[in-house]
Amino acid sequence: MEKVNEKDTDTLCCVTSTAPVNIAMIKYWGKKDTDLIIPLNGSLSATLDQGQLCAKTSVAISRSFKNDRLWLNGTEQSIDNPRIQSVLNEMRRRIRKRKFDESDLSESFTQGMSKWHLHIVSVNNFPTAAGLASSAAGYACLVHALSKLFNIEGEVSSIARVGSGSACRSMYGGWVEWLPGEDTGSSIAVQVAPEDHWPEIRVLILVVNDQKKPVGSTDGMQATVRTSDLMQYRAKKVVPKRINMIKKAIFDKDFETFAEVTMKESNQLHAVCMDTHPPIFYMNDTSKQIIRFVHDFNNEENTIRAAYTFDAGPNACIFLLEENVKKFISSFSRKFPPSSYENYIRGIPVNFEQPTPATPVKGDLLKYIIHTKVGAGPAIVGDEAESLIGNDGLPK
Ligand SMILES: Nc1ncnc2c1ncn2[C@@H]1O[C@H](COP(=O)(O)OP(=O)(O)OP(=O)(O)O)[C@@H](O)[C@H]1O
Ligand SMILES: C[C@@](O)(CCOP(=O)(O)OP(=O)(O)O)CC(=O)O
Repeated sequence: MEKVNEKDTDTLCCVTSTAPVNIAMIKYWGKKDTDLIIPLNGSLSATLDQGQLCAKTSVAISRSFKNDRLWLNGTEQSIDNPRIQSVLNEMRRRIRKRKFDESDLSESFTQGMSKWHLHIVSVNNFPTAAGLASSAAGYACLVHALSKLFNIEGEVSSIARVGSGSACRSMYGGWVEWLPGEDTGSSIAVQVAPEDHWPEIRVLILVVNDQKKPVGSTDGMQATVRTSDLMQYRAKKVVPKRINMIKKAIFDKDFETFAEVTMKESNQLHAVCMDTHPPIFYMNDTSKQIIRFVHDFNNEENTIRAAYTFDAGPNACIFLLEENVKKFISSFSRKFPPSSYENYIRGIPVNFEQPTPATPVKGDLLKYIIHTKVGAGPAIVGDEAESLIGNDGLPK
């Protein structure tokens, strides 16, 4: 980060962060406050390693900037996006609220700086808006970089939450719970176990489709809240018990219980989507064939070796132990042969035998598999050469 000289107020000050995506085992689906993004029920997720999937965001501030501007994946976007505005407003509110000693020059400078304009440049190293939790990584990354720029200390997951609910869980590494809370101060994410707690866990994202999905999570979940009777039962009676069960399973490294709760949760999310009127379908035929495949794979040896979970889209996320990865991929690729094995496994390399196709399933071919693991939370990128913003304040 460029050193800020309090007298030279035109100096460009820039911070760059990276942030991870997270995949929920206990699903967030439905808000009781849509402005503040307070969820109907708690949720719990695993943060994924940034080596495979991450957002990277540079934020720069300078007195010479004429207005706030945002570039996402190389294209300028409207900064008037209400979610981005919520994050910026909350950030500025926190700075104003902070008690400060006027003789503290750097604090006075930060207070003044918060009135200048920002340039935000962000890129995702994976498809955006395709059900791969890009919004979670994106808003977590923005909040992390802005908090460092403005020296905001303490609890900041609630700032990420106003960008996108699931983003609050991407503020921590490892296994993370979002406590639903009642107001903006109590609806926060907490780490339940660090990333090295259960190192044998691996994650395979089976990408069936990486195009933009037809019904976004924000609209889909509120349609469910308005019209599904099952949803109320789920939030009050089912989720709290499942959160306790899965936390215990994670602490005890009890894969079978972890897997069973994860699969039932995914199925209940899609059941309340089906109970929405008119119904919402996120899974396609291939997704359903993948569910059948995982149950068959588990039945083969009469032990649960893999668990699936699906969010608001057709892509499956599979949790399994490292010792079962090769076997799963070989067996899976027999049933779901890709159109090409070139660039088929992305992320952590796997040496598996390319099988001769068995009886392939009908439906969409699988595009590729991302092989990853549980990883750390957001981080600052110290090397200025890695910044996405040049000395002129524009994207490099
Ligand atoms: N790096 C980023 N920085 C800022 N905003 C981002 C970033 N990445 C994504 N977003 C915002 O999130 C939106 C995509 O969110 P959306 O919920 O539609 O998809 P998703 O997060 O990929 O899928 P899902 O939430 O179902 O997993 C983008 O249109 C953009 O507004
Ligand atoms: C199915 C989910 O992935 C829903 C994610 O919803 P979002 O966090 O994208 O919704 P908004 O708060 O409206 O931005 C389940 C989950 O991640 O818990």
